[in-house]
Amino acid sequence: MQKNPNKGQHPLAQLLSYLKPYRKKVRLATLFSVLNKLFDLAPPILIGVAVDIVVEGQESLLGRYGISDPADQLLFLAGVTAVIWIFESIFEYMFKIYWRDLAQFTQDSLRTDTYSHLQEQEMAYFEDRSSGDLIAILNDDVNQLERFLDHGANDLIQVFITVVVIGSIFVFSAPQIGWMALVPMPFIIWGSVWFQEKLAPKYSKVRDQAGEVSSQLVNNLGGMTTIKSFGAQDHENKRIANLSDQYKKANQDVIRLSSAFVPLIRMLIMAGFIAILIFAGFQTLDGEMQVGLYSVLIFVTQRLLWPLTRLGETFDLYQRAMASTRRIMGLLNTEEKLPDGTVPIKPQQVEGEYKFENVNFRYRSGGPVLKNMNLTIGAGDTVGIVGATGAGKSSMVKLLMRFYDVTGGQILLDGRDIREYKINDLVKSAGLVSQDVFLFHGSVIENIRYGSFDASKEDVIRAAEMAEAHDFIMELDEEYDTIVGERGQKLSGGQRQRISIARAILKNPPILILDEATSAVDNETEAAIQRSLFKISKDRTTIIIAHRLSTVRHADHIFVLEDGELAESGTHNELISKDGIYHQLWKVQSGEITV
Ligand SMILES: Nc1ncnc2c1ncn2[C@@H]1O[C@H](COP(=O)(O)OP(=O)(O)OP(=O)(O)O)[C@@H](O)[C@H]1O
Repeated sequence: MQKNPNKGQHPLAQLLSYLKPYRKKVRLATLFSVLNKLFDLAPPILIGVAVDIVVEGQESLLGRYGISDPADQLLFLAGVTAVIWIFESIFEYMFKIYWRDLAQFTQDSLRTDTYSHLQEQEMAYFEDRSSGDLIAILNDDVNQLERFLDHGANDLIQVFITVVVIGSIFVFSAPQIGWMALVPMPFIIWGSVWFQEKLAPKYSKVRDQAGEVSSQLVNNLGGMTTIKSFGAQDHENKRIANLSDQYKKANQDVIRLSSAFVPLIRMLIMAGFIAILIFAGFQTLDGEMQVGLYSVLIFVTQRLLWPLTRLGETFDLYQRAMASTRRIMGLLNTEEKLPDGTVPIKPQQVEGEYKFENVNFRYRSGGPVLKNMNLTIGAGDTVGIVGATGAGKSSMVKLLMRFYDVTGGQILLDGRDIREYKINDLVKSAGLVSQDVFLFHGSVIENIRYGSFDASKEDVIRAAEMAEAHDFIMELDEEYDTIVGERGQKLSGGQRQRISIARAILKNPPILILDEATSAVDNETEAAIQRSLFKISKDRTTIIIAHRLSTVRHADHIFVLEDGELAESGTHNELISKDGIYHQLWKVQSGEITV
C-alpha cells in the first residue's frame, strides 16, 4: 500500500517542492544573501583605493575621475565606505531574518504536517516501526533541516558569489598572476569533499550510537520498577556505561579527523597567498603594478580562500540536511491508510446493531486470529464476550473500531458494511474503554474530558460518579485538578481504569465497548460500577469483554470464543445448561471445582 510519488527525486528537489508556498521568501532570502556578499567584498577594494589616494595623490583613480584634491578624495571615499557598510549591515540583517524565518516556517510546517500525516496511518503501520525512530524523524531530522536553512543555504550562496566576483576581479585586473590565487581552489574543494566523505560514515556512527544510548535510557526509565524489583541497578549501570563509552569513542574518532581539516587547508591557502605576495610584489617593485592594486590583490586573495575552509562544514550540513529530508519526505510520502468510507453518520442516528458475517482476520504477521465468525449483537443489547487469553476478543473490538480491516467477510453496523462509513463518524459512535488504559500527562479533569473537550465540569463530575471515580478523585491533593503524571503513573491501576470509564461515559456514545475495563478494581467497586453501567447501558449497545464471568453474567447474550472461533453463545443460564466451555469456566470461577 506504500506509494512514493517523489521516489528517486533528489532530496533537494523534494525539499524545494515542499517549500513552494514560501518560494517568494526563498527568492528574497537569496537576493539578500547575494547583496550582502557584494557589499561585503567591497572593503578590500576601498583599501586599495585609499592606498591609491595616498600614494598617487592627484594621479589616483579618483583623481582621474575628476576629484582632484586628495583630501576631497579621502572624504568621498569615507562617504562611500559608510554607505557600503550601512548597506552591508542592512542586507545582513535582512538575509538573517529571511533565512531564519524560512527555517522556522519550514520546521514548523514539516513537523506538524508529518505528525498529522503519521496520525492518519493505520495501526499496522505503527507495529512495524519503532517509536524511537519516528520521534527521531519528527525531532532530530526536522531540526537538522532547520540548522541547514539557518546558516548552510546562505553559506553556499555566499561562497559561490565570492568565487565569481573575486575570480572576475583577478581575471580583469591582473590576468597574468590572478590564476595563482585560483590554483589552490580545486584542491581546497577536492579536499573538502574528501574530508566530508571520510567524515560522513563516522558521523552516522556517532548518530547511531547516540540513538542507542537514548533508546536504552528511554527503556530503562520506563522500566524502573522492574530494574529496582530485580536489584539490577549495577547491571544497568554497566550497560549504560558501555553504550556511553562507545558513543564517546565514536565521537573521538570524528574529532581526530575533523580537527585536521582547517590546518591542512590552511597550507593550501598559504601557498596561494604567498604566490600572490611574491609575484605581484615583484611586479609592483618593478613598477608594472600599482601599489593600490597590489594591496587589493593581497586582501582579496585572503577573502577568496578563507571562506572555502568552511566549505567542508557546509557540505557536511548540506549532506546531513539532505539525509534528513529523505527521511522526512519518506514519511510524508508513505500512504498506509485504510480507505475511508463515504457515508456520514451521526451518533444519534446509530441504532447499534452489529453483524459479523463470515469474518476472517489475521494481522500482518502471524496466523489467523478470527476464523469464519458469524454473530449478531442486537441494537441496544448488552453482550458479553468471553474466552481464553489470546482467543481473539480484543481483535474483534479493534475491527469494530476500524483500527484494522477484516481480511475476509464483513462487519455490518445497522445493516451497512462498516467500511462504507466515514471512519471518523464510526469511531465517534463508539466509546471504547480499552485494556491498556492510556492517560495523558495533565489533570484528572483534562483526562476525563478527552474527546468531549467542551463538556462542563458538572457533566464531568456526573460521569465520574457513574464510574465510581468521584470519591477517590475528591481525596486527591488537588481533586479534579490533580496532575496524573506521565501515562497516569501517579494513580493506581484501578483508579486509571475508572477515569477511562468516566471518559467513555462522558462521551455518551450509542455504543459502549468495555475491554477488560474493570479487571483492576476490587469486587466491591466492580459491583458498584456495574450498577452504574446497568443504568447507562439501557439505551445503548454495550459490549463487555471480561475474564471474570460475574461481570457478564447479566448480559442479554454471551459469546464464548475459542481459538478465534465462536464456540458457544446464549444467556448465562442457557450456557450453564449446555455444560460446555462456559459452564466449566463458571464452575472454576465460582469455586465449585478446583483446577
Ligand atoms: N498487533 C498484532 N500483531 C500480530 N498478532 C497479534 C497482534 N495483536 C494480537 N495478536 C495476536 O492475535 C491473537 C488474539 O489476540 P487478542 O488480543 O485479540 O486476544 P484476546 O482474546 O483479547 O486475549 P486477552 O484475553 O489476553 O486480552 C493472539 O494470538 C495475539 O498474539
